[in-house]
Amino acid sequence: MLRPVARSWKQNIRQFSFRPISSTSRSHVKIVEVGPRDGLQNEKSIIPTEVKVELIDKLGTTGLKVIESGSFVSPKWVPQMAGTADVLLQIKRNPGVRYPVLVPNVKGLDTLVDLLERHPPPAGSSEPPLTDEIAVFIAASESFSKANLNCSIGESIDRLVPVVRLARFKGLRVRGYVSTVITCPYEGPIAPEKVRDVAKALHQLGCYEISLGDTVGTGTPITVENMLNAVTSVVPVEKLAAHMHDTYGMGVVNSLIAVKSGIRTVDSSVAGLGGCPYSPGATGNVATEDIVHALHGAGYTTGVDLEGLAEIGGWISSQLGRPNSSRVGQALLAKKTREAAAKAKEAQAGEETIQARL
Ligand SMILES: CC(C)(COP(=O)([O-])OP(=O)([O-])OC[C@H]1O[C@@H](n2cnc3c(N)ncnc32)[C@H](O)[C@@H]1OP(=O)([O-])[O-])[C@@H](O)C(=O)NCCC(=O)NCCSC(=O)C[C@@](C)(O)CC(=O)[O-]
Repeated sequence: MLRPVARSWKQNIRQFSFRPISSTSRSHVKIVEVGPRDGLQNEKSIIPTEVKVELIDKLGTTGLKVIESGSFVSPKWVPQMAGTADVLLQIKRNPGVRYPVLVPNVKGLDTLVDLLERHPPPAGSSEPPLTDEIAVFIAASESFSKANLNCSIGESIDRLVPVVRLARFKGLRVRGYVSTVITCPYEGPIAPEKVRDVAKALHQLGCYEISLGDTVGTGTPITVENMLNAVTSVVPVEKLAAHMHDTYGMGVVNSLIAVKSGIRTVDSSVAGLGGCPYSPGATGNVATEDIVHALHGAGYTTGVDLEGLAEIGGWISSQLGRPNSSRVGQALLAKKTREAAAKAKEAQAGEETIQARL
């Protein structure tokens, strides 16, 4: 009879260890901050452009290298993103940071290209263009595709062919998203093979990176691992990114599972902002503060200033009048408040001692 092999706790820990392997490039995880787009697109009341711009400018000082800054989608479908052109015109562009925007079709790309051509960097300057990257998006579920893009999966892929071709011709990098990689809000569980096939289509279209979105946030380590096994059989792991929503509180663990599988790009949203307009009940992405804390704790580098990020998470949550959904952000801000109170108390005690001696 086969007996289960007894494993020591050290062996078990090693099995689940997220410790990065020795080479430095493998120990770095790129964070794609999607708060200003995915995070804000679902907010009910229209957020002033100044707030969006200030959010992106603040995020641009934290060491983040990619900040998704809006979308050129139909304003009838997602009114919150209607002012993306103004946002791109007003942000203070940090030369080391990319500011991609979402584009669903040729109309959106034409609008963006026209904006870029009307506002080129000053001649002879080293200033970057308003943006040099777009993101296109499709779904692994037919019903979600219909709800989000008003077409079938096949039609959405056909629609992207001229978008990707024109974008690349214009010198824009193209990132691709696959939504509903675990569950569809209308159809339920999605077979990993469906995700594999649409991810492969985006790869073949020429997307330099494909971000796998657990739109509903129902993924667990096992379902995420199964999905990744299917996708990595056709797309190189270094071309993939994890985009985990945190509706069921699994965002950090699922992102870590992706990192453990070899993925080195993780999408996240400051303060856990967000929710998808076409995924009822889904909450925001994994909070950037939470995943950065988890990655740093596991020995990975992100280049992101966690405390600065927590400040921004507190600031944008109060601007929107919503609770801060980042547990790490809340903890860091509470710690800062405690430390400031202790310092003030100490200063007051010192002052009283001096007064008593006088
Ligand atoms: C794709 C369409 C446009 C099709 O929508 P449609 O209604 O089939 O399009 P249409 O071609 O019939 O056009 C309808 C109207 O929209 C206009 N229009 C058409 N295109 C544009 C455009 N680009 N920019 C501005 N206007 C546009 C067009 O001109 C027309 O205006 P009208 O003549 O009625 O006045 C629509 O379904 C759409 O905009 N969908 C986007 C929905 C969206 O933004 N969802 C959220 C982003 S995806 C996401 O969050 C998931 C992700 C990426 O984060 C990953 C994850 O977590 O899963």
